[in-house]
Amino acid sequence: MTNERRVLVHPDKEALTASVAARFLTKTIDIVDDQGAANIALTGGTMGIAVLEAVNASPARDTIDWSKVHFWWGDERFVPRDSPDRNERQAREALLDHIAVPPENVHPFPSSDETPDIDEAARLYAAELEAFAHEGWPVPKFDITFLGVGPDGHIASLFPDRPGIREEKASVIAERDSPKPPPQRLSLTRPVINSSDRIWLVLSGTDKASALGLALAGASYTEVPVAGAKGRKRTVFFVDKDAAVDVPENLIAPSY
Ligand SMILES: O=C(O)[C@H](O)[C@@H](O)[C@H](O)[C@H](O)COP(=O)(O)O
Repeated sequence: MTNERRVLVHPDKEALTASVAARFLTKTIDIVDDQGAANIALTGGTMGIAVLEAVNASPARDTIDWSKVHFWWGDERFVPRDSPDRNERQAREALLDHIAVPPENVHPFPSSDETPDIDEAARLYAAELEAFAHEGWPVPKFDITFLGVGPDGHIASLFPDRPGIREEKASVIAERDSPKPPPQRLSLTRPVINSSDRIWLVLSGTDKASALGLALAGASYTEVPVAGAKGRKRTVFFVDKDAAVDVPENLIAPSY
């Protein structure tokens, strides 16, 4: 098993989300069979939510024992809990409210109405992560971490040339001036994201092609954060043809 970054190209966004959903279901079944549990870090953004909707629509959805799965987030918008902007609310509507996952297995970031101080909210989530720590890490062993990618190459809420992408010690950072609205966000840091066994990045559209091409060509992760995403075992870019136009042919794995 090589840990080289792989690019799996799909004809369009629908095929892309269906493929990622199918792979998620089969991989999670294997992980739960092997380990007895699975820790999944979800992402916000349209592609992350589209994948969850495809998982929910799958006839194989309940072949997973959801009681063995814990859900976390890679980032969250620092808004009230019932805000339509919250990644947690969107994930619950797309999947989590439709499966038998125990409430204690869902680990959302604090919301701005419950914890008005964003630095305190970051500390609280870092403590929640640490309560499930493994093998000397201050966080759980994430089996799969999903990431969307912005046109500027941001991942989670780690943005180009912002302090958050450079953070190496803390598990969680507070972003107060996100270039992508809303401005206040919380995010796992790059080292914590990269502590995940598998990082699955889901990109669709021509507006992502440049960031993906730069990342695969060796750009600096402080300038193109997605360039710094590397799981411990696997790093897979699930993309559609439009997002792949700047990807070198030799990096494209046959996917369908
Ligand atoms: O909270 C967020 O906004 C996401 O975590 C963010 O990192 C998102 O994944 C990217 O901006 C890609 O978003 P799209 O998939 O909608 O392009």
